[in-house]
Amino acid sequence: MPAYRRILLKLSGEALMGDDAYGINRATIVRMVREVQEVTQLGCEVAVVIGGGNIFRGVAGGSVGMDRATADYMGMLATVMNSLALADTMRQEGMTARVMSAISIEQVVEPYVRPKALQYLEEGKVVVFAAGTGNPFFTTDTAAALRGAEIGAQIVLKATKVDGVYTADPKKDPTATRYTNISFDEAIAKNLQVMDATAFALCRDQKLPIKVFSIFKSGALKRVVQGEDEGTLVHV
Ligand SMILES: Nc1ncnc2c1ncn2[C@@H]1O[C@H](COP(=O)(O)OP(=O)(O)O)[C@@H](O)[C@H]1O
Ligand SMILES: O=c1ccn([C@@H]2O[C@H](COP(=O)(O)OP(=O)(O)O)[C@@H](O)[C@H]2O)c(=O)[nH]1
Repeated sequence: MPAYRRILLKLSGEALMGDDAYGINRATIVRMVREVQEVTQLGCEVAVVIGGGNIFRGVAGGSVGMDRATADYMGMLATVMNSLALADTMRQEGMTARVMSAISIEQVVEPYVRPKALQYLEEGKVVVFAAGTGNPFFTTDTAAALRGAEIGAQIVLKATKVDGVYTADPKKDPTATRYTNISFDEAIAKNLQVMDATAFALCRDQKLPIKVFSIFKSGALKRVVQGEDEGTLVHV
C-alpha cells in the first residue's frame, strides 16, 4: 500500500544528462521511468514536473548578457523537451502519460487545464507538467509546489542530486550533516539552498510537505512512497 494516494514528483533536469556533458542520457531516463512505473503499480497517482538544466546548461553560454526573462523562457522550453522525452519513454515502457504545458505551444503539447489534469490522474495516467509555472523569475521547484497544491497532492517529492537536506551545501562543505526532518520555518530561516524560498514558502502556506531524496539511489522513490525512512522530510 502506498503511503500517499497522489504525489507530485519533481525530477532534476540536470540529473537527466547522466555522465554526459549535456542532453538526455538514454539509460538514465529509462531508469527514472522504471522507478516511476514501480510506484504507479503500487496504486499511487503520479504527476511529474521536470527541470531543464541538462539542456539549458548546454546553451547557457549563449545566454550570457541576455535579458533574464528571455533566458528564462529558453529554460522553460528546455523543460518542454525533457517532458516530451519523459512521456515518450513512459510510452515505450508501457505506461500512459500526458504532457501539459504552462505556455501555449498547442501543436506540440496540450495546454495545462487543471480539471483535465485531475481527470487524467483519476484515470491512472501520469501527467507531466511542462514549461514550469509559465513565468520567468521562477523555478521548476516552484512549479512543483504550485502544481502539487493545485492537484491536491499529499506530498511534493524532490528527486535531486543530493540525498536530503543538509546543514550546509554538502557539495561545498564536507562536514555538513543531513536532517531526517526539518520544519519549513527552520529551512527558510537557515537559508538552506536545496530548494528556492518561493517553493518552500508556498508549500509551507499550503501545508504541503516536501521530501528531498536522491535521484541516483535505486529504489529510493519506491521507499519514499511506501513511507519508509529515506531522505529528508520538510514539514509544517
Ligand atoms: N542545505 C543543503 N542541503 C542539501 N543540498 C543543498 C543545500 N544547499 C545547497 N544544496 C545544493 O542544492 C542542489 C539541489 O538543488 P537544485 O540545484 O535545485 O537541483 P535540481 O537539479 O534537482 O533542481 C544540490 O545539488 C546541493 O548541492
Ligand atoms: O516557472 C519556471 C520554471 C523554470 N524557468 C526557467 O527554466 C530553467 C530550468 O529549470 P530548473 O533550473 O528549475 O531545472 P533543474 O534545476 O531541475 O534542471 C530555470 O533555470 C529558469 O530559467 C522559469 O523561468 N520559470
